Amino acid sequence: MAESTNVMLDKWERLVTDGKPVELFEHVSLMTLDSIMKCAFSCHSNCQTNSKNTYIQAVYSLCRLVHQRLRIFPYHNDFIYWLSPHGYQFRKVCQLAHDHTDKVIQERKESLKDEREFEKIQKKRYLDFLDILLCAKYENGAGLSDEDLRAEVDTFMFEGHDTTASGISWLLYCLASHPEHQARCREEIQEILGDRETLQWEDLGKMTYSTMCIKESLRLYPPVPGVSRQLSKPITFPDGRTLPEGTVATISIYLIHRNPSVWKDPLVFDPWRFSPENISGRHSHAFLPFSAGMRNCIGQQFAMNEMKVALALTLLRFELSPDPTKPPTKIPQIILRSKNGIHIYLKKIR
Ligand code: HEM
Repeated sequence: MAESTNVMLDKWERLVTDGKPVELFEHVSLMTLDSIMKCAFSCHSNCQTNSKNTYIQAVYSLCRLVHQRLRIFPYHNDFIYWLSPHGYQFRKVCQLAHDHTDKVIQERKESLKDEREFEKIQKKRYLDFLDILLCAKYENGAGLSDEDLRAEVDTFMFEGHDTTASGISWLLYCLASHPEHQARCREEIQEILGDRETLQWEDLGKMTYSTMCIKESLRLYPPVPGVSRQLSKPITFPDGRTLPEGTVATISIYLIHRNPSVWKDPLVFDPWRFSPENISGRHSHAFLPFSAGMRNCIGQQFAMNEMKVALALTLLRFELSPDPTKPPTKIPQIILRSKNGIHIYLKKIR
């Protein structure tokens, strides 16, 4: 994570010499993709330095097209969508994303063919996600089919980078807009590190104030603004209204996080909402950036750690301030993005 963040920060150093603001979102997306590829697939893609990454472009287009399909009613019909130009575009970009995933899987399968390599992988202290998938067997002893493998890898690659990219970009925007909290986070990080330049695993648990800021940013800008469920049985609400079985219900995490009956002055950025005393008085489902229940986010610890690493290394190198001429415009495209990007001034401090 730190290695990937430093590649991004080096790029920013080169970019800010002309004093212009930087659009963060795309850089951060490449960084989190680079990081998940290394951590889950031991794959060094160099996607941050290889210009114009087709996978990233495909992920962007897929988010836009899915959001558009939801909004345009006739597109809910599979046949109409299939025949439409947008349906054609959707199939094309899906193919691009699938090709990328297939390549990652095929490369690992090739390396597993070499027996020595396989033994090496089995002896590894920590298997990566792809090793686990390739070695996994059903109860009948069969391994996962190529299609199942691709579905799992796609989910992990997609969920594992775009969401965290949104989280980090909005976090940096929040701290750029609130210099007092930014300074306090920087002081905390400098105090933890002392003379050291690199972060250790143990440091992450000590970033108390920074963690409160991360949570407050996830409250105001939840990377996954809503989740949907198909009801397996009818549900009756306290006011007596009911929804029948089979209904697809959407829960807005964004609106729960800004509900004035749950949060006092909901639009104010106040990290102290997440102090232990303040948390204890609140409903357990008032804050749901990673959802809850059986299908909650399995990557939440990974995401929190990545956000801490990115925050710490960025604040040690740069002072952030917003570009008042280009305030971000929130748009839910599966994940919470900004229509016009997130533009930040970066002043080098070290
Ligand atoms: C700030 C970053 C992240 C946020 C806000 C987030 C949020 C969420 C949410 C809300 C869900 C539930 C979706 C639903 O119920 O429909 C989810 C599911 C999931 N997330 Fe994350 N996520 C983040 C990062 C990650 C990372 C880094 C990974 C992988 C390393 C990951 C892997 C997954 C997977 C595999 C699921 C599906 C779990 C299941 O269906 O059982 N997420 N995430």
